[in-house]
Amino acid sequence: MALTSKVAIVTGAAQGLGRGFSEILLQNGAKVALLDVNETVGKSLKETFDNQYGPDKSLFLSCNVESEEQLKAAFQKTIQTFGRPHIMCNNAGIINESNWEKAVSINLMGVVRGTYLALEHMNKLTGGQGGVVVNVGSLAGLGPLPCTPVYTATKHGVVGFTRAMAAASDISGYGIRFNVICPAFVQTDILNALYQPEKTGQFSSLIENTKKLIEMYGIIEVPDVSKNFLQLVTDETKNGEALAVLQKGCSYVTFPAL
Ligand SMILES: NC(=O)C1=CN([C@@H]2O[C@H](COP(=O)(O)OP(=O)(O)OC[C@H]3O[C@@H](n4cnc5c(N)ncnc54)[C@H](O)[C@@H]3O)[C@@H](O)[C@H]2O)C=CC1
Ligand SMILES: CC/C=C\C[C@H](O)[C@H](O)/C=C/C=C/C=C\C=C\C(=O)C/C=C\CCC(=O)O
Repeated sequence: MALTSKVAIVTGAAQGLGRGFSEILLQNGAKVALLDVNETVGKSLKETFDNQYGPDKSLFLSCNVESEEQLKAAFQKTIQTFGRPHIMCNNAGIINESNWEKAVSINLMGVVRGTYLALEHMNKLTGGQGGVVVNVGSLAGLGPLPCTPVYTATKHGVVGFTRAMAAASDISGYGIRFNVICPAFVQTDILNALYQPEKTGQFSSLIENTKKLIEMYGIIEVPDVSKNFLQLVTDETKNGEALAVLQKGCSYVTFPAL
């Protein structure tokens, strides 16, 4: 899929991986709606992007993925400004094992909310133009991260949800591909959870185990994840794929055939 003039929506876009995904979409000619709860960082990023790519290429929208209303309004504003979306990236996510209901609401329910709105606006069966949804999972969606059981559960949920949506799309003919990207440890602010006991809650004593995992897997830089994200967006043969992104390279996950 060529990205020139395609319309994309990215949640949690103000920094970290969301910023990287937004930037690679802009570099390839897409128009991007940047959704985030952090207005200060989001508005400043929009200024940076205006200087690099032009003021009509991106849009910052204050949006909490916990709110159906705010997400709906963000879709409406994107459509008014750029037209119907072709690409949706449900990226916003947190670690919070103390307030674990919030982690479920953002990491899993936020992905479901964003995906269902994308389906409403992109489904070819209901007047949409099709496209691709890329959800952001984690290596913790494929195996356990012991210091974050609920984070692990939400990411396993994102992997299962995305694969089921891809199968539903195939069977029904939505004209939308659904893929999930599963990076290991990436150099962003979320890694600071390691040193914030309130984020890992009752599992904060597992810091040494987490450090060993980080040593084992290494820490990836955002651009290395973004280029793999781009592959899931553009390669029209990919639907229902989970792409594991490790420092040693990336690979499509083979799930057991049931
Ligand atoms: N950095 C890492 O090691 C890895 C991160 N991930 C996932 O990547 C995604 C992005 O995380 P990072 O960039 O690493 O972290 P980050 O903390 O740098 O960025 C997260 C962004 O999401 C925004 N956000 C948080 N709650 C939100 C909400 N309710 N509504 C809208 N925006 C919200 C934040 O304001 C921030 O801009 C998350 O889903 C995370 O689980 C996956 C694998 C590895
Ligand atoms: C405090 C930790 C901070 C941030 C964590 C990140 O947000 C990130 O999402 C976490 C990744 C963690 C992965 C941890 C464990 C992986 C466990 C496995 O069992 C690996 C499963 C599959 C491997 C596939 C492969 O090797 O190809």
